[in-house]
Amino acid sequence: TRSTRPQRMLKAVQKNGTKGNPESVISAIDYFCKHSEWAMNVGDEKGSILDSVVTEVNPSTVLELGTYCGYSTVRIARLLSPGTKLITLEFNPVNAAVARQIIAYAGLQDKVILVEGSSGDLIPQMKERFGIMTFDFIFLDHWKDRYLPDIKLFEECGLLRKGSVLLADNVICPGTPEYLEYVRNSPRYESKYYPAHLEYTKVEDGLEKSVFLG
Ligand SMILES: Nc1ncnc2c1ncn2CCCCCNC(=O)c1cc(-c2ccc(F)cc2)cc(O)c1O
Ligand SMILES: [Mg+2]
Repeated sequence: TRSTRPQRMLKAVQKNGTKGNPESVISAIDYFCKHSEWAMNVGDEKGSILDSVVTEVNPSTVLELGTYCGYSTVRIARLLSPGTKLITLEFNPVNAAVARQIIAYAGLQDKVILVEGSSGDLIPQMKERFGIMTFDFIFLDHWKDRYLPDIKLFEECGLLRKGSVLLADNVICPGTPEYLEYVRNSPRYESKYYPAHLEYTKVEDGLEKSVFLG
């Protein structure tokens, strides 16, 4: 059967990237998306904002919701301190298989734990399966109507601590209105909007950073 877009993206990484070089993998994916096929990676503009927040937080425990091809996984993992790992959740097994290969091509497989399944099922298992107490940093980039139920799940499961940082992609496009309303009006979060554009386009989009206040 015809290849998928993520599979074609992987081929482009293997052709144009340098094995073991995360920057070259990021550049190869951005080039593919700008010149061959648009894909829903966080992209270079929002990716730079992601980089700055990860660097500022310097997290010891990290969770990503929605791996897709592993582009933001590579962006985050390349910035983590030695010995720190990130857990990333992907629902689609075909995409997960591509992501594993892209993450490995970047040489970051030892810093990433990719788990297949839905966020609603896996979040309550984080403590028992991975010995996590709380997350220092969470990147939300999965089903847009799961952002709000999942942040409530984090609270219910005691996975947030005073100072935990949540960074959400696509709060304008496709949009996560209920999530935005919640984090911007809840006394338990301090939120800040980072304006940008939908990856590889001129369409307005942005990232919302929300700090849990305990
Ligand atoms: N572990 C898990 N749990 C729950 N859902 C899970 C999951 N693992 C995966 N998924 C399922 C996520 C599927 C992809 C989510 N991302 C998106 O849907 C997305 C869409 C656009 C977009 C914008 C304008 C357009 F015209 C078209 C598309 C841009 C983006 O940056 C996006 O992140
Ligand atoms: Mg996104």
